[in-house]
Amino acid sequence: MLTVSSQEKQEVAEESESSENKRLSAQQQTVACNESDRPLEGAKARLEELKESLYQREREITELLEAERSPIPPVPPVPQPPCSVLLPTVIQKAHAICSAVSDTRALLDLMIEENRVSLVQARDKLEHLQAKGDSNGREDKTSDQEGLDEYESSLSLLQETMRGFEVSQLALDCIKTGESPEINDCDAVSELEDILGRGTIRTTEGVKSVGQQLLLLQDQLKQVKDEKKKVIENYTSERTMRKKYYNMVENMKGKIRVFCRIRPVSRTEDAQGGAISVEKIDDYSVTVETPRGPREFQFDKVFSAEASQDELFHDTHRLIQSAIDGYNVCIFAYGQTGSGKTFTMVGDKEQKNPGIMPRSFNAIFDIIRESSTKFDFKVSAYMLELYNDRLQDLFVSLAGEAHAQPQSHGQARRVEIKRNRKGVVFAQGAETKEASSAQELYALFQQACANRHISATKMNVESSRSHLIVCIMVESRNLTNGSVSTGKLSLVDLAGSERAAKTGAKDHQLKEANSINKSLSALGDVISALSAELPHVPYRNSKLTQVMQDSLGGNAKTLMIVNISPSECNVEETLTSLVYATRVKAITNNAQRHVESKEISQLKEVIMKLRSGQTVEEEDV
Ligand SMILES: Nc1ncnc2c1ncn2[C@@H]1O[C@H](COP(=O)(O)OP(=O)(O)OP(=O)(O)O)[C@@H](O)[C@H]1O
Repeated sequence: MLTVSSQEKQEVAEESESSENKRLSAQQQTVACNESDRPLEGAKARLEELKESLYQREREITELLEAERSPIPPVPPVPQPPCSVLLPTVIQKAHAICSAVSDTRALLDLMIEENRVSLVQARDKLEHLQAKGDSNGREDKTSDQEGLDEYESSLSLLQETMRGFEVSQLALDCIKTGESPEINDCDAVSELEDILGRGTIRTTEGVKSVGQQLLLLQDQLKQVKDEKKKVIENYTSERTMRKKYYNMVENMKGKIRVFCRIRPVSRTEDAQGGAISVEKIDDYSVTVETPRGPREFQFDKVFSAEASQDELFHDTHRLIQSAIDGYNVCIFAYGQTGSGKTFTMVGDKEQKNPGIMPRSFNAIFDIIRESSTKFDFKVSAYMLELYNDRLQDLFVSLAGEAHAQPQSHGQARRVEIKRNRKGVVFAQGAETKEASSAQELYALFQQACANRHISATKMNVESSRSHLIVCIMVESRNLTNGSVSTGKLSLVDLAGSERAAKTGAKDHQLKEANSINKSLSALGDVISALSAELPHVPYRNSKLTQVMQDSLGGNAKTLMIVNISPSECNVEETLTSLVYATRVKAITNNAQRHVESKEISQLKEVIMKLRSGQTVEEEDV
């Protein structure tokens, strides 16, 4: 084993201590050295940091520059609503239109003004020329033809120019106000549309020409319309004339004349809706709207609801003259109950609108007065009522008769229908009263009417429940040759044909209605037989047909007035009446004048006197 001395140990220790010191001193030297390098190192670090930051910045700038240099990626489209797509275009167009409209307005105003000025100038020129022409004419009536021609051609040229300006003015005004001239002519319209379509309107001249064309077209249209109107008028008047002449020929052949009178809508009909089914087409035709379509009827005259009593009588007047001339004349009214027969024949209650009867009374005496220097007249009348198939004398009051003859039980004297040798009907047993004036005759008529049977029905508050027969005999003696003519005027207001259900007839009214219908049906049979020209005519089937024997198919001039309602609710009855009347129109009468020579009439008077037991003087024969 090895052993170390203390010295050695010390030496070693000392040695170790000195090496430690050396290490420590080196260490200290290093630290000292380090501490002296510190600011540089900081600066270096700082430099490094700055360098790093610079590099960073450089990178960023490079990136940015690169980014700037590279293209922008496209933005995906956002879908937009169609209206917002169209809106700009629309706005753009609207602006264009607005400006075009205001331009056009300005242009139009300018044109109107220009045209107005031109028109005024043309007018002035024309007036000037006319004035000049007038004064020349006055001064020099013998001016040469050449000058006159020149003047006239300038005048017509100016007139034409002025007309052109007037035309333009009108057209421009039309265009400005937006009014359109009335044009119905299709060709004309399409021609005009063509012009407008070609854009001619855009120019002043274009507008003027359109205006002129418009006016020309209007003129042409007016001409065409006038011509059309004329053609229609000619056609209508020709048609009317044809009907008139046809009727005249028929009358000459002896055909019964038939008038048709449409009465106004009544209050009851109005309450039911008042629909109209009957229309007067012209003076001779009437149509009825039926469920099977319209039906037209022709008569000698058709009177509308507006026709006055005067108008109706005007066409009847000639027959009164015939009765005075010695003819057998019959005027009778036929129609459904409430259709206006009594209004036509008698008139209204207050006689504000007198009918044919009172007017005839006046007419008879007017004619007599006019002929009093040539003729001597005698007027007499009987008035009958055919009630419940019994003829009653209306000059005899039933009450008065019953009082005078209690055994008569309120029945008037028996009246019978007879015919004289000439076939003229007369009422045997009926009182005949003379009248020397229209007033007297009317008083007799009033007396007769007071005895009539009238009552209220659903259809008519004052319905005639009987047929009224007024016969006026006019005897005229010719003061020159002594001949005597005897005319008879029968005025008949028939009771209305009716349906019991519609009129609300009960008990005795039902009996009246049945009797009326029976007599009218017998009249219908007579009319049918006569119109069909059958060998046998059933006159004897009813008292009414006996009374009317000489008027239907006899020797009378007969006029039937068929009265009808205009309303839809009475269409069936109206059709029946019109068919009935059409048949009557086909009947031929043989009217003859009843004139006897002076000798015959004297002998007749002698016979009458002898028959009644009077003495006959020598001068009577
Ligand atoms: N043309 C007319 N103008 C004015 N009113 C009229 C006309 N026709 C008839 N009327 C009126 O109609 C109503 C019925 O007329 P109207 O008494 O004459 O009928 P009608 O045919 O005689 O009837 P009926 O057979 O029942 O006696 C009356 O009030 C009458 O005044």
